[in-house]
Order: sequence, then structure tokens, then C-alpha cells
Amino acid sequence: QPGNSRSLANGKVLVAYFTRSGNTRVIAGTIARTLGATLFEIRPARAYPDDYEETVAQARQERDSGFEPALAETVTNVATYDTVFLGFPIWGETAPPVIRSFLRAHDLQGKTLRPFITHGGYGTGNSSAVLASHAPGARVEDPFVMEADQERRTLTQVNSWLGVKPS
Ligand SMILES: Cc1cc2nc3c(=O)[nH]c(=O)nc-3n(C[C@H](O)[C@H](O)[C@H](O)COP(=O)(O)O)c2cc1C
Repeated sequence: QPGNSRSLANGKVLVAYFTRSGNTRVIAGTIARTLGATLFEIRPARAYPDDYEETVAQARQERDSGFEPALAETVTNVATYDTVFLGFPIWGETAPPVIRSFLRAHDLQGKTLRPFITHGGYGTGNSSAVLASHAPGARVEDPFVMEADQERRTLTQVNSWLGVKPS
């Protein structure tokens, strides 16, 4: 596999990501496959609601209160990785609360942190500041940033088809 020699040259690589609607997962899978890296999905112990609007409201409240939700799972032997790719969508103009939890729970000191971020068209907000403050001692590289489909756009179009005004 061509990816393996590259991952050996770069040391052990972890690709950790959080996703709701799957956009960030596509990027994470591509990185993992290309570099022969370990894939880890970041999940909160208590899943967010299926409902989009409920999730937006909960995310806003958790952001404003600085809440760090418990993780369903942590990475075993995070110390053995040299490079950590960290992927997430922008939620409320910042990194989702569970990303702060992830960084709090894993010591990335001395590692290279390569963020990859998707957003719905409004940019990365203050997520760089969150990474800088929550990953002390890590070498945080410039993020790969991609605009990706917003669930809200889908809801709006479907509701318009159904003849319902968005709430
Ligand atoms: C709770 C919530 C909050 C969001 N807030 C923003 C935002 O502030 N700015 C933005 O550009 N997109 C925002 N989005 C859109 C997502 O960042 C974007 O669609 C992203 O690609 C979703 O990634 P995912 O499919 O990996 O979950 C938000 C989405 C959700 C669910």
C-alpha cells in the first residue's frame, strides 16, 4: 500500500474527528486511507438529539456555559502517536463542545496537531483560539478548511417543498 511508507516516514498518525451529518467523516476517512492512519470517531457519552434545531439550541447553551460533555470513549495509547489530525464541523462559530472535551482528555504535548474543519459558509470562527488554548505544548498547524453542505439548507428546501415556512 502506498500510504504505509508515508505514514512510517511521518511516524504514527491518528485521525480523530467529530461529525453530525457526515461531512467531516468523509475527509477523515480520506486522510486515514491515504496515510494508513488510525481512525477514531469522537463521540459524546450522551448523543446529541437527532433533531437539528434541538442540537443547535443545545450546542449554543453548552458553548455559552463552557460545558465539556463526557466522551463515550478515549483514545488508548495516545502517547504513541506523533501526529494527530483533528477534524470537526464549526458549531456556533467555534469548535463543538466535545472537541474541548477531547483536547482536555488527551495529552498532545510535543505532537503535531493538524486540524481539518468544515463549516456551512460562515468560516472557522474562533476555533483556532480554542485549539491553541486547549492543546498546550502541541504544534498546531494551519487548518485545512472546507465549506460543506449545511443541514439547515436541506431543511429549508424540504420545508419549502412541503409548503411550510421555516420556524
Ligand atoms: C449545531 C450546529 C451549529 C452550526 N453552526 C455553524 C456556524 O456557526 N457557522 C457555519 O458556517 N456553519 C455552522 N454549522 C454547519 C456545519 O458546520 C457544516 O454543515 C458542517 O460541514 C457539518 O459537518 P458534519 O457533517 O461533519 O457534521 C452548524 C451546524 C450545526 C449542526
